[in-house]
Amino acid sequence: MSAPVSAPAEYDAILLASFGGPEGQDDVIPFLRNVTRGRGIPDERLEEVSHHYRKNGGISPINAQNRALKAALEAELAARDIELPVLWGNRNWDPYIPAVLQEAYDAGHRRLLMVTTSAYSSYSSCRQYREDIGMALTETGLDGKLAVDKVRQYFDHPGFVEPFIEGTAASLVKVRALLAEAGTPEAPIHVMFATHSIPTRDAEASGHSELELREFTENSAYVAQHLAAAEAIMAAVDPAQEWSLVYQSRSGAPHVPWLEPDINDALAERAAAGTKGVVVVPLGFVSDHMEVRWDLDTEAAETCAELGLAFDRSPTPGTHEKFVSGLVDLICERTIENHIEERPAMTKLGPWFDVCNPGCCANFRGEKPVISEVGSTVGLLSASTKVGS
Ligand SMILES: CC1=C(CCC(=O)O)c2cc3nc(cc4[nH]c(cc5[nH]c(cc1n2)c(C)c5CCC(=O)O)c(CCC(=O)O)c4C)C(CCC(=O)O)=C3C
Ligand SMILES: [Fe+2]
Repeated sequence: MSAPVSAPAEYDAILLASFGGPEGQDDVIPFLRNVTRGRGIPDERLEEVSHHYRKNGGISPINAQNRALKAALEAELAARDIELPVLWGNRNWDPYIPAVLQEAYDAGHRRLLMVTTSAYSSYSSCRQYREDIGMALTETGLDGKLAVDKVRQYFDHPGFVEPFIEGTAASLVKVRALLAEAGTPEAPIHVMFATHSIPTRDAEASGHSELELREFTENSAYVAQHLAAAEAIMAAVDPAQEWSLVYQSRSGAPHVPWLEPDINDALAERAAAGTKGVVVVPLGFVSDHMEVRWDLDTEAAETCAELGLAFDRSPTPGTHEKFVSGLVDLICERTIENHIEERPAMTKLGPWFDVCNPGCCANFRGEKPVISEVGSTVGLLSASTKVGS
């Protein structure tokens, strides 16, 4: 079992690692191929998703959002007199992680601390990042020369949760006002926390109670973490308000089970049960990227219009000052200089581990080299590599 807390270390740069997205029409298909390589996603699904990007000029909003987050992190680090440069690399689009690691090494960096734009445990949101670093280090021949660690999954860190508390409360006020305008000020509202659906097999492999030494009854750390975060948010916003966790953006072959209910089915069910207004909280996401803009702001909003439901989608953390400052706190949990001892967590599940347990968030398609996992030797410095040289 991994110790929840790693000893602080001396880092010389931060790596902001994200998903990446296309920056023009010509990028759309190559990007989608990068994302789905070896993942068994049918061509029809790729065709469908390509239109979400095409309608936006072939541009994903995610890159601009990450540039803004990088700038905000740099400003917050500077404000705290922390001298760590922020590098930015993506899993699926330029700037690609292997090139960024090579540049980091060439610039003299020897130990990076990775912050990802994914808050939860699952293959897509945890292991795949750790694998992509592991693969990049191996590919570039930098393994043993460049160390890369990552901060803990932060689904229940106040920096991530508090912006959602503000956003959910504000959306409830807006939906209540919409209902009042419609002449039904007392009509029932439902809060839907939306996250990315994943194959149930991946959900079950994301960690269970015994492995993680945490108490939860769901057979999935991914699901348990979302429920716990949603509970913490609603405890602060309004404990009497009804809410549920729903899923979006399902892909994969139809016969493969993914987490349900889909948000659109759930909306129809709520409407039939008498709900008149809905607040949709994009709990699974860090910024208003395409999965949020399309699947929630376009599709779920249309579903609500058809069902006659008042609708408001609350913001993602984005560059909220509490989120940015929380990410810097997470960095300082791991640094010797500017060290922060306290490890805040707003649910009983946290604080999550700095280093994952073996097999956590399994890749069923064959093992790859990974960093930040008990027993893994990838991403560590060999004895002959001097830090600060
Ligand atoms: C858990 C999770 C997150 C949240 C955590 C995190 O944020 O990391 C997330 C985020 C994102 N997903 C994104 C885009 C896509 N995801 C896809 C496909 C998939 N996602 C999956 C899971 C997740 N995805 C899975 C299990 C698949 C099936 C393929 C596979 O098994 O790996 C596909 C292929 C087409 C399709 O199948 O839909 C696309 C285009 C973008 C970028 C948006 C933009 O461009 O603005 C972002 C931030
Ligand atoms: Fe995705």
